[in-house]
Amino acid sequence: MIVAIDGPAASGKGTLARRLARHFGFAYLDTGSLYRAVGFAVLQAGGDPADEATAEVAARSLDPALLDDGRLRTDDVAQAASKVAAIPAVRAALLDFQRRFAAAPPDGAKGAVLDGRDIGTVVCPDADRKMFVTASIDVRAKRRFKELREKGLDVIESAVRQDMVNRDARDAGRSVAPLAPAEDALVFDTSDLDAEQVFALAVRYVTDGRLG
Ligand SMILES: Nc1ncnc2c1ncn2[C@@H]1O[C@H](COP(=O)(O)OP(=O)(O)O)[C@@H](O)[C@H]1O
Ligand SMILES: Nc1ccn([C@@H]2O[C@H](COP(=O)(O)OP(=O)(O)O)[C@@H](O)[C@H]2O)c(=O)n1
Repeated sequence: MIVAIDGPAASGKGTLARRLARHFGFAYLDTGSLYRAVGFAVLQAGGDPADEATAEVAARSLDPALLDDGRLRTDDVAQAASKVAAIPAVRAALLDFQRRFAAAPPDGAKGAVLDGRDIGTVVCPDADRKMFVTASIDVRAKRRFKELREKGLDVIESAVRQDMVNRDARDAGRSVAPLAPAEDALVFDTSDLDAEQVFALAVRYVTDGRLG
């Protein structure tokens, strides 16, 4: 079974995807970490994330060991990620890895949960279950601000919010694989739902293929 979860920044995709994967014994892939790793590699090398040739080389030589690196979680890396993510050659370079993960999940898992921006629309258009998780910009900015502060980062809420607005606009406005719900995705607005409530709804949907 393939479960696709898409949505804007800090909507709770990763939290939900990780919990679903654990609950059902599926493998989990945070596809945002691929774009973050490419953005991070370009920044580390002193390059411009918007430069197509530089970003494509970084995507083709991606080091999988980077994917769990805590340094990927900063706002600067998120901005760089959304710049490299708008480049078609970068997306093409990362597509195979994501599709192979979904088709043959590691460790013989019976299913895979992938979260990102284009899982239900481009990476896995035939996914068995598709969810689009969203929340208001104010709620999302507060969640991300709290998360970054708890990690000990010295961030300002208004700046986190503005970075998120810019990134969402870039992600939704790009010509390749823009952020958008798949036509057959179930949309969850989590503005007034805690992580537990979202998880309970999603378990019902994954189990039964519907909510009612
Ligand atoms: N429904 C929810 N209610 C409140 N906080 C949440 C909810 N879902 C996730 N969070 C918190 O919000 C932050 C961002 O969630 P995350 O899952 O990383 O979002 P995304 O993967 O969409 O960027 C995390 O600190 C997480 O614990
Ligand atoms: N499937 C995906 C996943 C992420 N991305 C890009 O990668 C950036 C970082 O993704 P992320 O999921 O780690 O970001 P958050 O939602 O955690 O803030 C996004 O802003 C997108 O530009 C993408 O284009 N396609």
